[in-house]
Amino acid sequence: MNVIKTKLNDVLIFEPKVFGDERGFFMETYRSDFFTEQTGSLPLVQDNHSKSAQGILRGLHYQLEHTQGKLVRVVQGSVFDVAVDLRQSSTTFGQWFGIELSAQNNRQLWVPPGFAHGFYVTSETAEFVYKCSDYYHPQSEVAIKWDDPSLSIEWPLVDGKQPNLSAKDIAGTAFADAPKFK
Ligand SMILES: Cc1cn([C@H]2C[C@H](O)[C@@H](COP(=O)(O)OP(=O)(O)O[C@H]3O[C@H](C)C(=O)[C@H](O)[C@H]3O)O2)c(=O)[nH]c1=O
Repeated sequence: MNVIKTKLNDVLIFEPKVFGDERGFFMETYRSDFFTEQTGSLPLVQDNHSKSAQGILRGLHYQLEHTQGKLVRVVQGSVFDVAVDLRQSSTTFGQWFGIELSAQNNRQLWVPPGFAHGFYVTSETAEFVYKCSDYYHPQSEVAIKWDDPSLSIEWPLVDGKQPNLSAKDIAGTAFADAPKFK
């Protein structure tokens, strides 16, 4: 597994070793010992799986309590995945990082606790799977607006069309008003 640092403190890209043969391929996608060694995180406790059509944007989400670190990847299609540093003590506070995750590049992104996370589907459909470091806690969920001007995230909108959002994401809060972490 190759590990690449990003411009955001503690956000890492994982590139698994892929073993291809005439049958197809095999890759180890998660090992708790290696993951904990690389991130300092406790082993991950909840797996999620979502499917979305092109143009769907889910995010930018985080939980204030039971803050979740997320190890995210795409098993079908492709997305533009984004993390935003909400830790006021971090030198990359208020900065964002985006990366294409796809079933072709097999890349994973580690988004630690203290970040908002979201993704935009660029392929016809995308299946997004991820492991979380704590459990779902809807009572403390926050959504930050995907197009907040103070973040100016460069989403690769297909044909420049506005993304399709859930009601929760349409009602998202401004970055300035969103509760932050120490
Ligand atoms: C996240 C979650 C949702 N749900 C239920 C609640 C709703 O009835 C339904 C859809 O939930 P939601 O619209 O919040 O799903 P997403 O918009 O994909 O939310 C996720 O989107 C971004 C990308 C994230 O990083 C978070 O993991 C998460 O907030 O699944 C659960 O039962 N458990 C869960 O852990």
